[in-house]
Amino acid sequence: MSTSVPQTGTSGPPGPAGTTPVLELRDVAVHFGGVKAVDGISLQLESGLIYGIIGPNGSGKSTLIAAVTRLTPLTRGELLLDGRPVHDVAASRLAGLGVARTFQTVRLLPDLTVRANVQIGADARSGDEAQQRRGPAGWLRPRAASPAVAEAVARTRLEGFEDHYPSELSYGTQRRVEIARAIAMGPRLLLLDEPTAGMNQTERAEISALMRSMRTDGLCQLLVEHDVQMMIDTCDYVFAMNSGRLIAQGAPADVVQDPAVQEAYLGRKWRDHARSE
Ligand SMILES: Nc1ncnc2c1ncn2[C@@H]1O[C@H](COP(=O)(O)OP(=O)(O)OP(=O)(O)O)[C@@H](O)[C@H]1O
Repeated sequence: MSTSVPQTGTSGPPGPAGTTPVLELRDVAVHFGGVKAVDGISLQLESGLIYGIIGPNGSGKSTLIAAVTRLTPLTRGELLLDGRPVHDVAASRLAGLGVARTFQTVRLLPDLTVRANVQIGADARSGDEAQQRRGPAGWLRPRAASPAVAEAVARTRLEGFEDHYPSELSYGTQRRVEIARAIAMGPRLLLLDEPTAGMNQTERAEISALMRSMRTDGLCQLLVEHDVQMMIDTCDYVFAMNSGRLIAQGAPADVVQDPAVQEAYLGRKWRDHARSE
């Protein structure tokens, strides 16, 4: 069963007694002038689970991810990573603290091979040391391939593509390289913002299977995705947002059936119109 969500207090599936959540949000808000993009969200994410955020366009999903990754300042609230406050930590330090992400659009370096692109993720693990090896454009200059790269390449089934350049790869494969780069960081928390956008069904199923396989490592994953079936197939627990707030949460198949969620997607006008017919 999904549950409607109180707007104060903390929500999320209960973790094993006594464990500290990987990520906790306490009353997080991000306002842009009068626009309350995120407006008082409290939740907890536990290790080894895949969480999803659904919601109609403009409901605040991307802003929430930007807040967690410190790319957008909080208007109010607290972020805790493994129980440690991070709402004042610079975005550039989050990788060193175990947070990795992929973006809505592919962001690979075109002049680097797959291996070198993934190595950038492995290098970001070492934090300050890596800062000293920044290239002229601000990107890290990759060093010799590390075991983390081979592991990430194997995990994402990219063997054979290591010496290819991004332009030689299909879109779906490029997205797998992005995920490989993120997991080469050895994160505790992986945020995936629409990782299957533009993919066909087979490629989507591959990403879903890849995410499921990474649960066994204790990795906590947070997925933003428009494809509802992908959410049902992939996530352990889903949060539904509308107008910057949580409106439901629970098992994915239940949340997508929740009347508040259906109304948020379809709109009251549409429902009223349907009733009058
Ligand atoms: N930098 C900004 N300045 C002003 N308003 C913004 C900014 N970023 C987002 N918004 C507004 O905040 C609200 C939430 O936007 P957001 O992109 O987080 O929603 P979303 O759920 O990710 O949407 P989509 O599914 O279309 O990506 C929208 O009304 C949007 O116009």
